[in-house]
Amino acid sequence: MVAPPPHVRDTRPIGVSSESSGTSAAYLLVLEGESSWRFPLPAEGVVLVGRDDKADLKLKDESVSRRHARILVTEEGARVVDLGSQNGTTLNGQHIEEARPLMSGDVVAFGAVVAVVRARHRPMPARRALEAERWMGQLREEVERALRYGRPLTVLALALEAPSAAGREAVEAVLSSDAGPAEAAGWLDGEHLLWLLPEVSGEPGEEGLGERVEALLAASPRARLGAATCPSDGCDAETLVAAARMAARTATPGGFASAVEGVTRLTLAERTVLVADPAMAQLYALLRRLAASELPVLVCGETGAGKENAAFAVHHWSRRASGPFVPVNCAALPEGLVESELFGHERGAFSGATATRVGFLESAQGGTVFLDEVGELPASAQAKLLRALESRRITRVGDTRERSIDIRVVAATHRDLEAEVAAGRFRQDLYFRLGAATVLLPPLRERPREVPMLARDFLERACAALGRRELVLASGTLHALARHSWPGNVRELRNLMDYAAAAVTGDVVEPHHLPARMLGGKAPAQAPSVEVETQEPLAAQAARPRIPLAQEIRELERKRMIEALEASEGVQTRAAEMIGMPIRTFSFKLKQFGLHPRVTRRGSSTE
Ligand SMILES: Nc1ncnc2c1ncn2[C@@H]1O[C@H](COP(=O)(O)OP(=O)(O)OP(=O)(O)O)[C@@H](O)[C@H]1O
Repeated sequence: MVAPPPHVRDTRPIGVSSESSGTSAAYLLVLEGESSWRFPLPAEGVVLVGRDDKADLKLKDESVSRRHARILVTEEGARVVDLGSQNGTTLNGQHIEEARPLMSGDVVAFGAVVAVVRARHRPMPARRALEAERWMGQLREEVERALRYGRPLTVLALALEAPSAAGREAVEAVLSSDAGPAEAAGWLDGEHLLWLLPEVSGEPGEEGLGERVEALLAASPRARLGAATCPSDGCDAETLVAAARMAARTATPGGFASAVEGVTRLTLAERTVLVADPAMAQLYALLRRLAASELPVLVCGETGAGKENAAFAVHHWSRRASGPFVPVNCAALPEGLVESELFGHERGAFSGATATRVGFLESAQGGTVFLDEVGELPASAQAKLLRALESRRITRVGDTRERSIDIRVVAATHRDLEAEVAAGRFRQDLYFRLGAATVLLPPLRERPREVPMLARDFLERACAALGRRELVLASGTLHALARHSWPGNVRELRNLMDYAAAAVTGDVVEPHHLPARMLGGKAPAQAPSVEVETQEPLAAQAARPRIPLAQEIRELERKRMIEALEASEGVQTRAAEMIGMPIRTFSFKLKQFGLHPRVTRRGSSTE
């Protein structure tokens, strides 16, 4: 008799539910014991966390107290408070003593149970006072401006080592002497400060970031600092803040780290897996722990989300690493031959069986078999698979002898297997056996931090493979990638970058090189044939001679600025106001376009 898996809560692959449109609300990705699962947060209300029967987020782990912590969600955001638990609650590795605001990307631990906060579209601003909310509002506006005008912007995050009034005062003294008029800074809570630096790109040698880092560290020598830049680390306020704070977490006390340093590159034999999202980092840590056991693992996630990589990680980190890793796409097994493919057959077992064939399970002897799309297995094969896994023996088709097998099974599905069980399409006993440990991989649209870094990495590798000069992604392109909903997930992004490397002739991938569906229009909910969809528009666009969009925009901007300067008789602030451009950007562009405000007066030359 097989016990049901420990997770009885929401184990649907994220995005498979009605939330697949990309408008998912806030939730916690909970990692407890051998599994990860999702706990949706209410729009407003109190969530009691603990082992108590009355707990809303009911945990089983012994390290969790009955009434462990409380999460309070209001329209102003969410806060977590420990309820005097035995083993305590930590937020991003630090014990919490009083109520603390939660933001997307935060990692909360209730005893040994970890939960990662996710809020894709609904920000969870900290609101110790109105300050943080106002700050986030300003950041959103600045991000929009930066993207509209193709300007850089950096978010600097500071984490005090030991929060104290004196420590905060020392930092505030730096702010009052060093912060420019356009720069905003605010305390997120008692120990985290965020500083918004428009026009700062974080490039080495650039003025702006280095001086501020030095000044802050001089005032608070044990603080940790992190920075994230728009658009290369993210194209929305929440992603940038999460990336900057995560970078600060990776810095040593008295040190600084940029967001790009928070990217982990896992080398798994010849595979490279990039991880930057905090939930993905926790999931890969879970996979590493699971690898040490012999438990079967079920990986759930949308198509192209990286399920095979996750399965391979389990194999690679296990004692079976020197054995074979055998991937089997259950959806592609020819009908009528499923059993012979899985278990093998003897010569003459059926017409066409001209030779004896070892099946996939047997060929994974000593290693791991990866049953991809296991939800597609026909009922008869499900029954035989269950028997084989329980007895650890198989019988080839047309044979009477049983053979013992020593394999580990990792299965994957894009389906909601619980619903398949409920609908009678998938055997419950097989589901329980395969899902002893269940890992939910979030879709790419829910890990926006990973989009730019994966895009750059895929592009670099594709260019190297073609032996061509490196390509860079224009900021408008990064913005378009950030807005896309990625129905084909990481595979769609990789295909797009492969094609860009092959099709773009210049040095820069501009927005007009992207498929039309990624520019402004809403992406279709499903894109089953990503390859075709991404290649066609690119090829069509590349064939058409046209001015690059960025150039067209520049010319239009220049023209409008000249008109506005003429109308305002050279008064820059008025001219900027007329065309709704921030004065800082206006002055910058004036220099960039080589325009001179005075000579643009009516009747004069414009340059
Ligand atoms: N974090 C990552 N870093 C680098 N490459 C990745 C990452 N995640 C996925 N990929 C790449 O994206 C592609 C799709 O990933 P993978 O095959 O693991 O997805 P999948 O969920 O198993 O897809 P399917 O549902 O179609 O089986 C692969 O080329 C894989 O190497």
